[in-house]
Amino acid sequence: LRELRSIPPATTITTATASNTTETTANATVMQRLPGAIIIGVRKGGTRALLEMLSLHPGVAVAKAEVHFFNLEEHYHRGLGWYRAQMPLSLPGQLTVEKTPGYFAAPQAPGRVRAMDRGVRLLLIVRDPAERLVSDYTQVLHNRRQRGKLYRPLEDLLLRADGSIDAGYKALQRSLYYQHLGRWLERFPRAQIHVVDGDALVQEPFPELQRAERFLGLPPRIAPSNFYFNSTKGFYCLLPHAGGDRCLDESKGRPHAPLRAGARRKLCRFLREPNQRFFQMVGRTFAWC
Ligand SMILES: Nc1ncnc2c1ncn2[C@@H]1O[C@H](COP(=O)(O)OS(=O)(=O)O)[C@@H](OP(=O)(O)O)[C@H]1O
Repeated sequence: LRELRSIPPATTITTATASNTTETTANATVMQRLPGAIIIGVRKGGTRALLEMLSLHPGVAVAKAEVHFFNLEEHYHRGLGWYRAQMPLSLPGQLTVEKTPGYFAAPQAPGRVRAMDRGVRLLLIVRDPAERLVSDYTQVLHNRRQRGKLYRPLEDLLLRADGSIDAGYKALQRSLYYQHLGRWLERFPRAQIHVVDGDALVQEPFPELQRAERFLGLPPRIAPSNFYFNSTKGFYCLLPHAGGDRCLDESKGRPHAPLRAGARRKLCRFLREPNQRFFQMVGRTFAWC
């Protein structure tokens, strides 16, 4: 960071190699580096908001697009050189961060991440798993409608013909946080995984960001003045140090598809035990349904 602050906007020489880009300023080498921290999930948990908010920190360089390296075979087999080439340019001392929510539930991801760097810091942003499931369904419904396709109502996917919960429903599987976290804890110590409360991040982002800064070993640079509540969006938006303002796009905060009260009650009852197991694993509780 000292290096970061001391660098004037100097002349930049860019050299692009086969897969990676290196830029040399007067004082430091700007290059693409492997991530020192990864936001591994959960899908629809607030991973984009967390990444964008962390990018307010001058010591952080973020990969804008989801990389899907550790969860997709066709990417993983391209090797670490390819992965590094997806990363942003960063200065020495800056922390590179990427987010791919698909990592969390991918069985092969924890071992692969560890093989890359056993010291990498992991961020897991969670939210009420019932609400997450509805958000997940809403996204799939939206994408199908965009392609002119029909999709079954949520109750049809969530409940069996006899009215009981269908534990095989994919979006429900993704909400069984303890199952996925269990695999990560086989490969990484608990202290290396920081859990962010996604519901709290929506209500009041600053305290969650302070905790994330501390976990990442970053000096405190993100301030309450970096956020403002946008009443049109119904969410906090960002006020970067460099000026301007930025809200997340319309794919975040879509009106959720309906779920009948009876089905929601069954879902909440079903999730009670998995949630308890997750709370035990992370050593804290959340006010979920
Ligand atoms: N500040 C701010 N602005 C907009 N949206 C915010 C913000 N903070 C958190 N969120 C919540 O992020 C939810 C989407 O989560 P993800 O970004 O992880 O989704 S994805 O998995 O990448 O598709 C999204 O969920 P839905 O409301 O269900 O769409 C938002 O509630």
